[in-house]
Amino acid sequence: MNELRNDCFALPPGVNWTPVDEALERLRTRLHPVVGVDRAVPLSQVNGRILASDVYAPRAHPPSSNSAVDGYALAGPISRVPCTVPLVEGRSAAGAPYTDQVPEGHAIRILTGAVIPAGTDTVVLEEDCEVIDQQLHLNGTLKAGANARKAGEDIKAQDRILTMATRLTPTQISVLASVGVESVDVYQRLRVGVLSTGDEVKPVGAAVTDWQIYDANRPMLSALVTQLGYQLVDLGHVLDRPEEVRTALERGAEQCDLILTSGGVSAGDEDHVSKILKAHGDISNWRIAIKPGRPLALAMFQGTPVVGLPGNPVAAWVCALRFGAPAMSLLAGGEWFEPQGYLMPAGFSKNKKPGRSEMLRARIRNGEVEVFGSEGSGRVTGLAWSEGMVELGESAQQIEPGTPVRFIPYASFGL
Ligand SMILES: Nc1nc2c(c(=O)[nH]1)N[C@H]1C(S)=C(S)[C@@H](COP(=O)(O)OP(=O)(O)OC[C@H]3O[C@@H](n4cnc5c(N)ncnc54)[C@H](O)[C@@H]3O)O[C@H]1N2
Ligand code: MOO
Repeated sequence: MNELRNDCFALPPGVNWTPVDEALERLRTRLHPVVGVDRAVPLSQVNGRILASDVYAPRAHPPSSNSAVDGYALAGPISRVPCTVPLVEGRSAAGAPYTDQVPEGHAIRILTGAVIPAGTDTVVLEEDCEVIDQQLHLNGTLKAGANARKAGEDIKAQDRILTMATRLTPTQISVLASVGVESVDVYQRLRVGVLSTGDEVKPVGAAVTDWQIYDANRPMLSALVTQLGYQLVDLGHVLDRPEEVRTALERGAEQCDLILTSGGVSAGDEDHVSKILKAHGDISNWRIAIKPGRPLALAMFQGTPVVGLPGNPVAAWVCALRFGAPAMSLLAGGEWFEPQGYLMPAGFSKNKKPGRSEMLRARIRNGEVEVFGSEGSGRVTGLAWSEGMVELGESAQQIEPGTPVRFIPYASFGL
């Protein structure tokens, strides 16, 4: 069901250099949800899941008018204060409402969260009054309706409270619970395969020699996938051997809704991911006008989309967030998103050349954007140091301290 077209990543003839916005637009318009729906999933299991249908409130919130403070509820028009009002016997407490009518010109003891008794509509804070011999003495000023929360002022019964494609968070779960929604329909978790490639790459824990490096990408991308709320399928690591790459991709196509690979996508002799995808899939090698991350392979392999990330960890991270995160969201039934950035004063200088967008590892300190000292795309320390990225557009720019730059926190990518 919901199959993607084989040529969904194809570039128009003659196009070989893709601006970031165009690449994003192409992904946005060609991808759609590919996952099924889990019906009536209990609230305890929906954090991070994506709503598969709109949700309507079965009742209002709050269901009855109630007091926002501990104090006294007044019946009838408020006379000029200071004044004295007789108190009726009894009280209204949260969970134990007062069930009689309070006569006009009277007041009653009320506690926070308690239903406003019939006849009353205004609550005076206990600190602003005094009770002597069952008489309430009011000082200061008082507005009609003060400290009373109206029934349905937050949510009315039958209001649409959440819309399909929303990724559920703890605060949204609170909204569902507040109106008594016990379960919701959510999309099944997108199954995302992560595959590392390269003869020089060894999994952490393996014996290594000087010409070998540890696999930094697979643990990083795996953690990204799980943090975004998807189901991780670890496809392991394969050598730069066509048959190994092919077998791993076949396994991925069987088990996953999307495969993220890293390495082997540029033009080198051993870039077998591209070659296999070309021979057995429908690939579009995108040269994206972005730094880092110029080579990005997008392919359909046996019906499953493959995002071929560059091998350099910084480039893999940048592309996984900038292109992978919104694409995965859409495939998973969520919304396409353009990460929210904030214009902040630069705390650095840079002479940016025209041609490519640049994503610099960045963080905010003292109200300014700091960028990592090296732009090298093998510098994993810059990734760990950063809390987001600065995105500079394709045109040339002279940035001085104080120049506004667009900072995108990692949270804007759903992290
Ligand atoms: N002639 C050209 N050469 C290169 C180009 C180009 O356009 N023309 N682009 C450069 C850029 S930019 C990048 S990025 C890389 C991307 O190449 P690949 O995706 O084919 O990646 P590899 O060559 O396999 O690896 C690049 C680099 O990353 C290291 N690596 C790979 N996998 C991992 C891993 N799992 N963990 C840690 N590090 C990894 C690998 O050892 C290489 O150093 O191509 C440039 N060349
Ligand atoms: O993608 Mo490469 O790492 O830009 O340098």
